[in-house]
Parts: sequence; structure tokens; C-alpha cells
Amino acid sequence: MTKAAKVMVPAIKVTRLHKTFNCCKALDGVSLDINPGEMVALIGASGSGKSTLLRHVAGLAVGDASAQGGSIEVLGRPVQARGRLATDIRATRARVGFVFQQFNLVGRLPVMTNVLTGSLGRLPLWRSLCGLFPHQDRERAWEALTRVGIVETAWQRASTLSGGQQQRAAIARTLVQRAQIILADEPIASLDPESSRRVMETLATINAEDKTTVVVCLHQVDFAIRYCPRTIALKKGVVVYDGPSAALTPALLRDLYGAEAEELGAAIQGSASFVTGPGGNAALAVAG
Ligand SMILES: Nc1ncnc2c1ncn2[C@@H]1O[C@H](COP(=O)(O)OP(=O)(O)OP(=O)(O)O)[C@@H](O)[C@H]1O
Repeated sequence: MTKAAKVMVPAIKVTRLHKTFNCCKALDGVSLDINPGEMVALIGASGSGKSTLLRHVAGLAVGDASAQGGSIEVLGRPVQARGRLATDIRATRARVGFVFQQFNLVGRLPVMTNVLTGSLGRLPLWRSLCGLFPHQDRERAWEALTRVGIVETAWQRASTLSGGQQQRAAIARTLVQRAQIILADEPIASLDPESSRRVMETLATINAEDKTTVVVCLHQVDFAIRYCPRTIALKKGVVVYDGPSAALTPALLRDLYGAEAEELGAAIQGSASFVTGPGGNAALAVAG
């Protein structure tokens, strides 16, 4: 094969995706490409469609069956097209780890067991029902817990962990899953600033070391700028910005967040704040 013929397959490709709920249009012709190994923030006001988009990429929801099309491919394989999931969606889902705001751990089970569930997609049903995880998966779970910095909690019930530790356990689960893409839906929304920082650093390290593609929905624009080189901003289901996070402008952020901008400004204080740099770009001044 010649060099010219070697074309990079996007990790995520969304083409003209529409999603209409009874109340409203949540996604209005969204198109985007995300390359393997990127770390991308998805920002926008409450109700702008961030979670809906992420759920569609993961194949947890289907878009409108519109005549114009509307499709998603992940790692070169179809996830959905024209409102129908691909028949082999299970194989694609196995390569995509999803991290939820509320962790989605089974509280009464040990952290280790929760992390091992990441391997369920690869195991025969009888093995997973009996909890018979292969030795190599147990080793991998141990390694994953070590990497995210909570190996000492391995045998505690998940419900006894702090929010930040639970979120890191959820990320460890994606490592055991061997996910090539991590989709994180507001993973730090319910965490204090220090726990938020550790969770974002954990995601950034996995992205840098394993080249895992990471897409993370964030309300905290300061964290988007600090950890994600690229930001995609949604407004009323439409992509209104797709570019370097460092080039976000205060004017765009005001337009994006409207009435929420005041609240956002308060949230930024303490860890970081925007200052207007040359050319009017939002530069980040990080305290501490
Ligand atoms: N299952 C659903 N049924 C009906 N409407 C829905 C459903 N899920 C989302 N919506 C609507 O779709 C729009 C986009 O919602 P979505 O949760 O994707 O926004 P978001 O940007 O993630 O918001 P937030 O930051 O508050 O989580 C909203 O108007 C929401 O009310």
C-alpha cells in the first residue's frame, strides 16, 4: 500500500445526526469526526444535547429515521444509520467504555468485582453469571486499580468509597474492558474540585499513555481548557464551535451559556479563571 492510500479511520464519525423528542429537537444535524487518540471536551448549556449525543455514539439511543440520513460510525464500524442500530452493535459497544456522572457501580459489591465487570463483554455468559473471572482479568483489574490510584480499596464495598474514588473505579472498569474509546458523561459534575482534578488527570493519563480516545461532557469550561486540546460546543443541538480549547473566547462562552454564565463564572473561581488574551481569546489563569 502506498503512503497516500493510508487514510486514518476516525475513532468517531457522526454524520447529519438528528434526534427529536416529544418536547424538542435535541440534536439538529450534528456532524463531527474525532480521530484516534484525541481528548475532546463536549461543552454547552444544560439541555444543549451533550448527553444525548454521547448516548447515540455509544449506541444506547437511536437518532431520527430521517430521509436525509443520520449515521454514526465508531472505529470504522457502523453504530447506527437512519434510526436503526447496526446488527453487530454488541461488538462495537465492547470497544467503547462509558463513564456516567453517577458512577453506575453496584454499591454492595467489592470495588474489585465492579471493576471486573468490565470484562463481561468478552466472557461466556455462564462464566460471568458464576463470577468466574479468568486469572488474567483479575490481574488486569488489579493493575487498573493501581493505575487509577485506589488499589487499597479493592476489597471494600463500592458504596463506602468517596465520589471521586467511585469515579476512578468506573474508569478502571473501562481499562479492564480494554476500551479503545472512553465516553464520559459529566464525570466530575458531582465532585469537589480536588476529586475533579484527580479524575480528569486519570482520564488525561490514559489518553496520553494508551492513546485511548476520550470524549468528555463537561460543564466546567476551565477543566475543558486545562485537559482537552479540542472542544466541541453545542447549542440547542447544533455544533457552534469545534476547535482548539485554547481559542475559546469569552464572547462565545457568554453566548453559549447565556443566563448560566454568571453561575459558571462562580464555579471557575478558586481553581481557574478566564482572562482575555491578545486577540480576545480566553486564556486560562490557573491558581495553585
Ligand atoms: N429521554 C428523553 N425524553 C425526552 N426528552 C429528552 C430525553 N433526553 C433528553 N431530552 C431532552 O433533550 C434535550 C437535550 O438533553 P441532554 O440531556 O442531551 O442535554 P445536556 O446538554 O446533556 O444537558 P445537561 O448538561 O443538563 O445534562 C433537553 O431538552 C432534554 O430535555
